[in-house]
Amino acid sequence: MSTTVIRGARLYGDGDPVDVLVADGIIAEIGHLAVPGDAEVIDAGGQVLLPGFVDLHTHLREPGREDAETVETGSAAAALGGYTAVFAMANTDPVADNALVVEHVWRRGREIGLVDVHPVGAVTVGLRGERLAEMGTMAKSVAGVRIFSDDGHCVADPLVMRRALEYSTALGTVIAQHAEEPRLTAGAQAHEGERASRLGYAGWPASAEESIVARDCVLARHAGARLHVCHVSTTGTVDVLSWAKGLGIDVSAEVTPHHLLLTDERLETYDPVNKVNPPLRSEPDVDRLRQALADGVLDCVATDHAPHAAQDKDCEWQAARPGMLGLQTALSIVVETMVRTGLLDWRGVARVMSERPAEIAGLPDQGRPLAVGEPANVVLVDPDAEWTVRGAELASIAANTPYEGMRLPAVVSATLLRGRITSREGKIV
Ligand SMILES: NC(=O)N[C@@H](CC(=O)O)C(=O)O
Ligand SMILES: [Zn+2]
Ligand SMILES: [Zn+2]
Repeated sequence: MSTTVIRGARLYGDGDPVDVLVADGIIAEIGHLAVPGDAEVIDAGGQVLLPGFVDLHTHLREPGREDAETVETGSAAAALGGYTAVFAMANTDPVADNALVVEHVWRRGREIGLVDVHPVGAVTVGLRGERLAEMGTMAKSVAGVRIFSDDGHCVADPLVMRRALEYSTALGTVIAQHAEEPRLTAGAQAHEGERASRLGYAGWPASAEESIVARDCVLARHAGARLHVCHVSTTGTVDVLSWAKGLGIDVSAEVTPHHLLLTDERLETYDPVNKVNPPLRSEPDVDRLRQALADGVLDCVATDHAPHAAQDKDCEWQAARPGMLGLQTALSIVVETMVRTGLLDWRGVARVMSERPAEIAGLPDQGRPLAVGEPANVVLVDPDAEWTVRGAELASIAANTPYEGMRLPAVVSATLLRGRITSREGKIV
């Protein structure tokens, strides 16, 4: 197998640059090394080496909406974004509510080989929220499903959610909830507040998220289950999570890059590229989410990468689908909102983008320390470089980025999956 030397990298951005020898898919040596003649050399020049990122929340759109994204294009976006593992949500067409579909997605991921693609299984048949899907069969399939979610929809019926949590506990898996009480968000188009009222959009109240998170924490507690909360967007949800964690309830939570940066001020653009579920919130919400991510009340960053074909976005606000691209911009947004503000250092970035998500998903070979003998799933980041986002230049088929034309900090120089270079200098290898 190939040998690569990453020359002069600062591990976790700390200390003096060292050389990292990668052989047979593992980190074989760290120090000041003589480069073997046949080795590929990546000149790091003091750049930051981190464990490869793990995304607990990605939409790859295959099967069914290959006009927006495929496992192949989404894998490329992931590798370019510094990811070595992604979890592909189940809201495909057909829905990933059975072994056949999850095995297809898993197999496509393996064939492409740019990132480990872990299919998420649906909690309920057809995401309809009525009857539990074949969770056991999906967990025991070759895809080895470890996260179940009806994302895109909330498992709103408390009895169905209770059964799902109990069943999931028996399987040793996690239920990831899209927390949105549908009775409170009928027709909702934007964050409930002054702006939405003025622009004539029906509001999406914070209580729709918070009431479900509180309910689910109680259900998880009684079921002894593991609950994961998707895309936390409000101050009140942070309060509920602190309370639940204080009680020892086994709950984890993610925040998206866009909820760390953008606010409902974007409504003024009328551009549906800014439409997302849950909606962009207020500035106090953004501040609180950043603080909670720094404090650990929010465990990790997940992209909720949601590609949409042009015809589903280039239309009036009400008709547009919610969701935005995220895989290739996540690191830069985290650096902008968390590192440049002094809320996280590079060790913190490793924690929220790699270590915690790997732990939550139970991946034994991801989010591991940068140490000899560990799997070489790593990302090299140039902390001083900047780049300008162009949706058309991203690897995704869809181009619905809310960061179009923005200049962002930090560039992924290289990503290695089990020692193999998957992306380098912004190109797929
Ligand atoms: N986040 C979104 O706005 N959209 C997601 C669904 C979801 O994550 O709820 C999608 O599948 O497009
Ligand atoms: Zn969702
Ligand atoms: Zn989603």
